[in-house]
Amino acid sequence: MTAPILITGVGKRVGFYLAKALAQQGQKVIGTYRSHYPQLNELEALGVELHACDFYDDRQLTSLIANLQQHPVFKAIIHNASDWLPDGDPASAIAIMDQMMRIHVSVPYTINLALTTQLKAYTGSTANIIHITDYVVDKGSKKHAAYAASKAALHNLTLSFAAKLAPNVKVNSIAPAMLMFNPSDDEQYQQKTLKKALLQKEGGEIEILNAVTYLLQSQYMTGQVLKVDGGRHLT
Ligand SMILES: NC(=O)C1=CN([C@@H]2O[C@H](COP(=O)(O)OP(=O)(O)OC[C@H]3O[C@@H](n4cnc5c(N)ncnc54)[C@H](OP(=O)(O)O)[C@@H]3O)[C@@H](O)[C@H]2O)C=CC1
Ligand SMILES: Nc1nc2c(c(=O)[nH]1)N=C([C@H](O)[C@@H](O)CO)CN2
Repeated sequence: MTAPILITGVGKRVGFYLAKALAQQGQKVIGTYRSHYPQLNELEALGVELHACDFYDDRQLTSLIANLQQHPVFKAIIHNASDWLPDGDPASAIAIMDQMMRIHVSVPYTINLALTTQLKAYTGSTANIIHITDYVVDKGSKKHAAYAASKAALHNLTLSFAAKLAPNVKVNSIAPAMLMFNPSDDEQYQQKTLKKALLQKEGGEIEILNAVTYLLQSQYMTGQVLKVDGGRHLT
């Protein structure tokens, strides 16, 4: 059996798409999820090992890590799990920032440290850590400032872990812009948002799969970022 790839947040959208595509390619996938969606049964049918874990719950995170450390080796870790919380009122500022830093920084940091031995045990080529950040790392966000700050901190972890784990493990970020709208996004919001980029369309989950595929096969890229942003940085 091939060394597994751990993906966080596989219950829906990008995480689900990545887990399904990699499993269909014959890759052993271990996925974490918070909410149980019926489509998780598809992943189980493909042999994906699923672990329920709400990363906001210390006990569940500790239990997840103990389970993951039973595996002797990991080929890659893809930190996809994320909460896109808007800034709230001043009274909730500390809570929102704590939540954003927890899911986007503390959890990836903890899991990376806990599985360093398993990543270094990978002998296929180099192991990989992939942090999925966001184009707002370079620009900030008027309405999601805490989210953007936490994604910027996540990219900083890319720089630190790339230096810390070389040459056995490569560490890179993928920074998307408009991948896919949410069901609650109305037509007016969608049209306004699409106009913000040079390539005025949703990139789709496939763009993340393409970027992940490149990073997994590359033998000479670490501490870097793939900006899958439709030219948003030029508008
Ligand atoms: N969609 C887009 O256009 C863009 C996405 N990105 C980034 O790409 C990645 C994938 O995006 P997308 O698929 O849209 O993300 P979603 O917000 O749709 O899904 C995120 C996943 O993370 C899980 N998650 C959230 N909070 C927790 C938690 N506390 N514990 C465990 N799991 C949790 C969610 O579970 P649950 O279903 O239970 O909430 C969900 O499965 C994310 O990192 C995102 O920030 C960046 C730029 C643009
Ligand atoms: N965890 C999530 N992060 C982000 C999402 C999302 O749905 N979940 N969506 C976006 C937007 O598409 C933004 O890029 C454009 O308005 C950003 N991050």
